[in-house]
Amino acid sequence: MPRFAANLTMMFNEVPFLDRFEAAAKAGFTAVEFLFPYDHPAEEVGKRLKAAGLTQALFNLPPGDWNAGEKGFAALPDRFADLQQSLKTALPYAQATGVKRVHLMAGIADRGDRRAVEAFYKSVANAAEFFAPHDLDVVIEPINPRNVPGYFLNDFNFAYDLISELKIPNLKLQFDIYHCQIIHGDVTMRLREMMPIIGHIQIASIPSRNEPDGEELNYPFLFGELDRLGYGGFVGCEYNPRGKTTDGLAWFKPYAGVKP
Ligand SMILES: O=C(O)[C@@H](O)C(=O)CO
Ligand SMILES: [Mg+2]
Repeated sequence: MPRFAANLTMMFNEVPFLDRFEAAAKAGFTAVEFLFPYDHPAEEVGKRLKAAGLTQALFNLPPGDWNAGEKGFAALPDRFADLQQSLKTALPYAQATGVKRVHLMAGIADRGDRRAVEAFYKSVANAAEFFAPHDLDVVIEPINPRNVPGYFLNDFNFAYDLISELKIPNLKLQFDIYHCQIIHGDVTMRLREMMPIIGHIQIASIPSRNEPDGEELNYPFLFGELDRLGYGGFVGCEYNPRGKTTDGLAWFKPYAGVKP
């Protein structure tokens, strides 16, 4: 049975960020993820997580000025210093939460530009090397061009080839099923092919990015497929609830309380 992690950036927005840990635990989640914790002290984030008895499944490294359109630095040749600083900024949050994987974002860059590709390879290797002694995986996530136009990493095959080529033990794929379906389709076959390098999975309905309870994909089948493939990691619920978060949790009832 999949182990679901509530995404506290998108879910439980009815309450302030730090109160979402308790709200998620009350709703039956045993794990959480979020994009960016950096507006809050690391100790406070860790305290709220532990007080709610939750496991931290994932969070993202600092992406730069998100509101100005920045989406990470990894593929930006002139931002390597910012990339290195972002690793240092994230480390205390990893230590306070005990998370085992962090998402390294690629940034807005052209994959046809050789310098961007070289920068990405260098950044990915550098981030993985930085976090390895801390027993942390680095995950990279292809993101569809409709949600983030111009995002460097917008192809699952490119990510798969890079990870397979580099063979860095703590470098893995963040397989967001929502993005995969929009970019390529053929989700089940891709899960089967890429399972050996998958470090984290995320879900949402397609095309709305709401609760995973209908529309284009048959999630109960996909959850069964994850079990058949022996996936033991987390499944992040990265969706925008249609209304109140708890009103949209009928899909989650059979899985509530599953221990990480
Ligand atoms: O899919 C997404 O959008 C996220 O997982 C993310 O990390 C960046 O927005
Ligand atoms: Mg995602």
